[in-house]
Amino acid sequence: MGQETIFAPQLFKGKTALITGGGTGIGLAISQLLGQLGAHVILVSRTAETLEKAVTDLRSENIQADFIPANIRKEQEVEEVFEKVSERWGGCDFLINNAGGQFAAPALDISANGFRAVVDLNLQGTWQMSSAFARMLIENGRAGRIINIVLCLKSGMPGMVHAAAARAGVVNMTKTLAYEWGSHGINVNAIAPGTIETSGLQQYDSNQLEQSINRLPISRMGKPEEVAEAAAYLLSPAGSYITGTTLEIDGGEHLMGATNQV
Ligand SMILES: CCCCCCCCC/C=C/C(=O)SCCNC(=O)CCNC(=O)[C@H](O)C(C)(C)COP(=O)(O)OP(=O)(O)OC[C@H]1O[C@@H](n2cnc3c(N)ncnc32)[C@H](O)[C@@H]1OP(=O)(O)O
Ligand SMILES: NC(=O)C1=CN([C@@H]2O[C@H](COP(=O)(O)OP(=O)(O)OC[C@H]3O[C@@H](n4cnc5c(N)ncnc54)[C@H](OP(=O)(O)O)[C@@H]3O)[C@@H](O)[C@H]2O)C=CC1
Repeated sequence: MGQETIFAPQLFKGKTALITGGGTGIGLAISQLLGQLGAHVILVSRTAETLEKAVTDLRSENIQADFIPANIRKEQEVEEVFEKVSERWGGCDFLINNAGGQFAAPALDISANGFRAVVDLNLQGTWQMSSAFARMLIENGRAGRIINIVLCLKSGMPGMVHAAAARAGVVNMTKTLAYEWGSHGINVNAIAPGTIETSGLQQYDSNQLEQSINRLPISRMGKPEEVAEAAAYLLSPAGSYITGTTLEIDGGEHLMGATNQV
């Protein structure tokens, strides 16, 4: 079965990809697509049961899939992920920093700790994964690619100041690391999805979601598979000369400016 794709079967044969948040939503669609194109996929997130179920389903489609439970906010756990990847599978080629999230709240209702939690997950967590991955690649003299999944930042995100600030940090980190690590053969790019139909959206007000979708140039939600195709493009040979960019997969949301009401 598998996802519909424009890419050739076995495009990623011999490659290993580590996908954070790979057991659900967008991360699972990326795991599925890279796996069906021949990559060995390693799923990382906090909940072992979710990962185990996803890996069982992927394996039933003859995809080579494994998982490592870890919290990307914890530096020690991140280090251990890459120790395991090196010991068990001799390293990996691709890192997809997809794990992330936030809660919606007016800025004045967000405590210092609430702000910190979201920055810790989306910015610090992405940094910890990226830096451990790059050190592993450079030690082994191996090239690689990083994709950071961020948010459509538009001109501001009322109701999500913590996430907007953290993801803007990741967008600039993407550019800076593209400079620093280009000479090591590491391409670093980001994808900014708009509103994508996953269970992650359940926490948002459905009326607000509907209003923002209706105003889009392409007035529907995106599908996780549409984000996965973009990731496959950036990881493929077609993406070999692309680094430091952020690709918007958002139905045109980035054209619109801030429209959320809080
Ligand atoms: C706008 C419409 C768009 C409408 C348009 C929407 C477009 C959607 C686009 C994006 C979609 C997605 O990203 S979908 C992604 C989906 N998945 C997620 O977002 C889930 C991820 N969320 C999380 O994991 C967590 O919520 C996370 C943010 C990291 C916090 O984790 P922690 O376990 O550390 O958090 P806690 O210990 O519970 O809380 C830490 C502090 O945060 C505070 N806190 C927690 N929830 C709070 C809340 N709702 N309001 C205020 N404050 C809150 C707590 O009070 C604590 O502060 P103190 O009391 O001071 O200690
Ligand atoms: N859906 C949408 O409209 C959009 C989503 N995004 C972003 O895309 C990414 C995927 O979102 P989506 O698939 O929709 O939602 P999900 O809630 O399904 O995905 C979030 C994933 O992150 C993992 N995760 C959360 N915290 C941690 C942590 N501390 N350590 C390791 N893993 C963690 C979760 O797994 P576990 O709980 O097992 O740890 C889960 O698999 C997120 O970064 C999200 O913010 C961006 C724009 C729009």
